[in-house]
Amino acid sequence: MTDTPLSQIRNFSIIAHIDHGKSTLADRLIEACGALTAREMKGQVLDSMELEQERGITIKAQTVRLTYPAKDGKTYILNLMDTPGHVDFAYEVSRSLAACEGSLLVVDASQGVEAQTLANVYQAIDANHEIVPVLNKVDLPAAEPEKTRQQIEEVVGIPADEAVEISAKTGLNIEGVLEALVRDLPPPEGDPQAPLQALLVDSWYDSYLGVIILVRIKEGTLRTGDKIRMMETGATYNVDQVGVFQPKMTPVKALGPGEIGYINAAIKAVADCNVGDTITHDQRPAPAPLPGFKPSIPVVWCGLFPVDADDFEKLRDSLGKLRLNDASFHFEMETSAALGFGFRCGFLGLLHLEIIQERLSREFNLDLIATAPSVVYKLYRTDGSMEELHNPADMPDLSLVERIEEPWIKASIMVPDEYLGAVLTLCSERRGVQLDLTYVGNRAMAVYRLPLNEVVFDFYDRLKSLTRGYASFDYQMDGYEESDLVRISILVNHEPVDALSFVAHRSAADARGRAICAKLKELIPRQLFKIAIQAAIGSKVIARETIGALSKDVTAKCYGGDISRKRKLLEKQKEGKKRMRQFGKVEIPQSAFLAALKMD
Ligand SMILES: Nc1nc2c(ncn2[C@@H]2O[C@H](COP(=O)(O)OP(=O)(O)OP(=O)(O)O)[C@@H](O)[C@H]2O)c(=O)[nH]1
Repeated sequence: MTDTPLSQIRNFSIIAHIDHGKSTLADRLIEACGALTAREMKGQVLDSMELEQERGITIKAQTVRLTYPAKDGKTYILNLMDTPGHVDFAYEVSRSLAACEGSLLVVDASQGVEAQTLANVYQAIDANHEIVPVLNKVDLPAAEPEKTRQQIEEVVGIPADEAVEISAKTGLNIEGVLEALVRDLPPPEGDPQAPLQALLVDSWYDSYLGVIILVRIKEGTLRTGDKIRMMETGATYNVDQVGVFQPKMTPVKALGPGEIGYINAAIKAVADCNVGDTITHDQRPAPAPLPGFKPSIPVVWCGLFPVDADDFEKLRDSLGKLRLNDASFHFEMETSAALGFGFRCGFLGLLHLEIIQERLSREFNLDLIATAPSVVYKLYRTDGSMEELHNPADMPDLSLVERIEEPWIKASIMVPDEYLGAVLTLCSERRGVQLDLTYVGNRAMAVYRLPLNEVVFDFYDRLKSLTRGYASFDYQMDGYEESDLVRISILVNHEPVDALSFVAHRSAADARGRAICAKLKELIPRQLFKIAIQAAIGSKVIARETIGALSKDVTAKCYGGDISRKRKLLEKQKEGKKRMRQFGKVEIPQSAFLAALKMD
């Protein structure tokens, strides 16, 4: 445990809209506190995951302990928790906030307040945080610190006259940030003698050390050698090591109240470590657990199948490890006639889905097929029962269904005036209902209700391209509503291909059905007979394409019967048939699924 008194500890998160400079500022703070030498500061330290560095976004909340000799002559411990800025990762944000007393709010002074700035600030206010505003990127000619200050006061509703003006890039006024943290944030509270209550903030799998747990000690003291108990799961473990991130993992003898650190306890069962659980001592347990986190509810599901069926167990194992690292991710086993054994996986949004998929392929070396993303529908049967539909393939015959409800969201979109028209058109094309339209300077803030189904379907991409990346977007779930939805099945040579079926609003069904048939026509190679590709609602075909037969074309040249040459040609045709999936008589290459499922 540190000898530093509680009054000299500050725990804070950095919150910001995406790209406003959180990670850059975090690096500067680490550098200013001398936690790493310049040579060690390669790139952005906190964004350590390979994928994060490549995409330049923060996915996992990271944490680091800094020591800062302040102007008041005292040396402070500053525990910094970096948080992701993207809307899909709001869950990670709420976890980091629960472990801290305050937030640094970073606003890009050349962009001003954005949708995600607001969403994050409201979460911080909910977590009872003291908020220290920081105006970043004042080195840019386009920076308007005064205007941004005003916006923070008017739109966010917190005082900003003392907001620190900085450039995280050039390092301008980083000391101002450190001083503001020490001056304006409250120190943590807690009694080192009390029974242990440590909040399980995060856990992940390290291939050398096994399971690592990140904790925030609220009450009591945790020492190496202690026997701990997870209050929710009841699992007990002996602590091999406790330590802090500086930012390298550094063992310490003990962690006391107000401290943030890690536990390594040779934990085998990843299922024992539920994020949000309270860790206490086995011998002298706390009377009650800490309030946990709101459980996260996946809103988008898709199937993930190994390209090579032998990888199924490896996939199961990898999903388990990812789940440990990311409590907002869910999975259950699924089988598909088209794709074999796999998993139905739930995500907080499309970016989340994409990130998990990429992590599986990079970190775990898995080659996967993903089915089209689907939202969760509520299906009321004529017999009065209700079920949640995660997979379009499970949709029963419509004659058995009384009604289907789909999830809606309330979306806030902030966009420069000149792009507003395009955004309004996009929202109404996607069945959106406008709730509000206001202006902040020359930027419009449109609030819409939209069916989530229409948003999982390439909405971000369209929004970005229509506004050249200037629009910012945030949403929350906003209930379920009855809707005229249909399941569109895709039939190849009259055999349904389960992995390609999807649910759409009736008004969009024809167009989407036609598009996917046209695409499949391109993707499925010609075979020895004619193949019909159809899209159907129930037994009614709504779109059809035909792939002509191939046999004549290939062997026609061999007229007259050079039998060996003919055989060679047919052999050649068979080549590349590896990795084919059989549907009735038709073989469909795996690559066709991949391409068809990628289609928007
Ligand atoms: N000119 C200028 N650019 C900056 C400054 N701070 C950050 N940037 C740049 O802004 C971009 C985004 O910075 P990041 O620190 O990655 O932003 P972030 O908020 O962490 O983004 P996410 O992690 O994706 O949420 C990078 O290209 C930075 O180099 C600054 O003070 N001035």
